[in-house]
Amino acid sequence: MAEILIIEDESAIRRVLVKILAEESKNYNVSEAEDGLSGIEMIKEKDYDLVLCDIKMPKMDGVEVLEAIKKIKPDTPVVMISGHGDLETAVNTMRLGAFDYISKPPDLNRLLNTVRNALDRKTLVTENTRLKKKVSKNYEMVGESELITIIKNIIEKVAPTDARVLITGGNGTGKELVAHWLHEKSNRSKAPFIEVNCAAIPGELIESELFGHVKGSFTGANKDRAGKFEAANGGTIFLDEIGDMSLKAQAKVLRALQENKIQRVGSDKDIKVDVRILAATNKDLKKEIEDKKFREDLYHRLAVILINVPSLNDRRDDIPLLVEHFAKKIAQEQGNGAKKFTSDSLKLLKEYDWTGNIRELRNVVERLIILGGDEISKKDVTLFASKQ
Ligand SMILES: Nc1ncnc2c1ncn2[C@@H]1O[C@H](COP(=O)(O)OP(=O)(O)OP(=O)(O)O)[C@@H](O)[C@H]1O
Repeated sequence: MAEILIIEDESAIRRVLVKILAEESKNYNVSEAEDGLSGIEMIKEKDYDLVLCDIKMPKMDGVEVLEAIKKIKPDTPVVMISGHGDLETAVNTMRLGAFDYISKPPDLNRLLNTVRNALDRKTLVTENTRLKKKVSKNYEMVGESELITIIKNIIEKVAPTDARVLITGGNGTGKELVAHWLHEKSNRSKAPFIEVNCAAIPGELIESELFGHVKGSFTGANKDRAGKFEAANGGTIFLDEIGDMSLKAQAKVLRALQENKIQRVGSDKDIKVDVRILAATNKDLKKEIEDKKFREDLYHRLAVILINVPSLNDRRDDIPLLVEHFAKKIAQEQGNGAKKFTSDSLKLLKEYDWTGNIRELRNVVERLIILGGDEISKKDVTLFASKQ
């Protein structure tokens, strides 16, 4: 349901607008205010998806109302309604942040188009803010060590280019996180980020998963289906665990890279795709090449930029920061206040052998929070952080 507020002192115009909008869609819930002051009170009380506001009104004119709305609810689109004498003012309000203006008497098509556009934009802005929040919450890259700073700098430089990136590093070192940020900070960030875990898909299905298939191309292919490459069009595809991909699938990926074209399994029709490729592996691909398990030509195509994510053992300075970060997140998830870690306990955790794995560190933090005292001490760490 879209909540629309009309602020207009002339009741006849209000009636016309309400009628047009109510007849246009059952999803428009239209409210009315007969002057700017009461309009603003209503906006303070409730989130409107769109405000239509007359320019010439007694008490408070439309420009003042617009300025007030931009202060209290900056994301709410405002469409100005202009009479004969104030067309120039209407144009100027766009500079003050009005979404658009319509003239009196309202032209049906123009009014409905403007309303639809403004609501579409509102939906996009809301969605974008929601996603941004989600991204910054789940994908925060914690760390100030020299090695992680180098990685952050590389991401800043490489993300806006279309260069392919091969991300290497041990299990749970943060490879996927790096891939997310490369997408998020690129010009493709509004388009999809599609992740494929090549190790989790059985060899005989990977081609269809990546490139799609046409009906009847194999048993079980009941209808045409697009693959991940098509789904990622305009955006980024992240081929995780690429070292586990079959040689046959590698050949097809190579073609997609060379020609920006794919074919669905069972079809010889080329489909153009515009996809940036990021790949990750914890395998030593040079060795896989020697063992004839990985194509050398594909390696060179993928590894334009190489990012090696260091193991936690190589950036121990980040451990206390990560512990506190996870403690805060776990507390948020459980709705509690975050437990404190004494400096001795942090020092001890810093010395542990983490074999690079941040996931393991998070588990240990969670275990300490559950089993340890009100403040996590060195003794708690000795008792509960061991790996058995
Ligand atoms: N620098 C960091 N700051 C905060 N959290 C991190 C950081 N690096 C990794 N993490 C978190 O650790 C977990 C493991 O990271 P991620 O999945 O990116 O690792 P990976 O190398 O892709 O793992 P795998 O090898 O299993 O695919 C994730 O929950 C991630 O959010």
